[in-house]
Amino acid sequence: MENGAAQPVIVAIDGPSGTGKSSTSKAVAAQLGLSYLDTGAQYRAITWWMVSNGIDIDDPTAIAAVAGKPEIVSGTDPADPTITVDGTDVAGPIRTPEVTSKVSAVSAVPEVRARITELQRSLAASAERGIVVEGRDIGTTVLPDADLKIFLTASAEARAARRSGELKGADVQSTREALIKRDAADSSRKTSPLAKADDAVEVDTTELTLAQVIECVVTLVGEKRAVK
Ligand SMILES: Nc1ncnc2c1ncn2[C@@H]1O[C@H](COP(=O)(O)OP(=O)(O)OP(=O)(O)O)[C@@H](O)[C@H]1O
Ligand SMILES: Nc1ccn([C@H]2C[C@H](O)[C@@H](COP(=O)(O)O)O2)c(=O)n1
Repeated sequence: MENGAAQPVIVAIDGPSGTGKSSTSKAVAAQLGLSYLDTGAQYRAITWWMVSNGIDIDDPTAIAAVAGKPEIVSGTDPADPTITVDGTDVAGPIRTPEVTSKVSAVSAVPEVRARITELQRSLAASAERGIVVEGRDIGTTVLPDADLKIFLTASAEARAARRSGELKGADVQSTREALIKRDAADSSRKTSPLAKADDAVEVDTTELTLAQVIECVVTLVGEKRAVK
């Protein structure tokens, strides 16, 4: 740019559960002065609302009928990402085992995806300096014209070990099974499944530290900016 300011950059980071999307995206955004959006938190928030309002999670028609009701607001500062539903801070409640076990069913409903995708595109469009958006379908569906697409992977063993460490010693085997089950549901749904975009850079994080993954993504963003 003529005035020397960096051009806005849109970065899409997708991948299965526990590959390091949130940790990496937050750190990259903070380091580069970009906004940050955790799209999983939005799907968790709408799931929390469905559960709280007694909607039958096994009934896609019932979910679709009320998908437009909750007002979901995401704060995109990587130093303090926030999520509210109808004005209530739900950052804690959306991480319960109950929400985690139900989020794949709710997020498979096309009306839910349409609603949340619209919110995501609007937040990306209004991020003045650019944004790092992480999820499952960002590079394929939400932001197909993103400047950089990354697809993070890691072995199920590494992901389970990371998650059970985070959950203060939860059983690694059952954590591994739960991750695999959720990935299978997210990858096999009809609408906008978890998938690597053809033009995404795949980064296997199994043998990498978080710092190495962050450095890798920051370098890739710098390379994209250099040719923009
Ligand atoms: N490369 C890495 N090496 C070791 N631990 C890591 C690495 N990347 C992330 N972690 C740790 O793994 C856990 C899961 O990471 P994170 O929440 O970023 O993954 P995620 O892909 O966003 O998962 P989900 O999709 O389930 O939200 C966290 O405790 C994080 O600190
Ligand atoms: N772009 C996205 C992001 C998330 N989801 C769904 C599927 C996940 O299992 C769930 C929770 O995501 P997490 O907090 O684990 O990142 O949300 C999706 O369908 N599309």
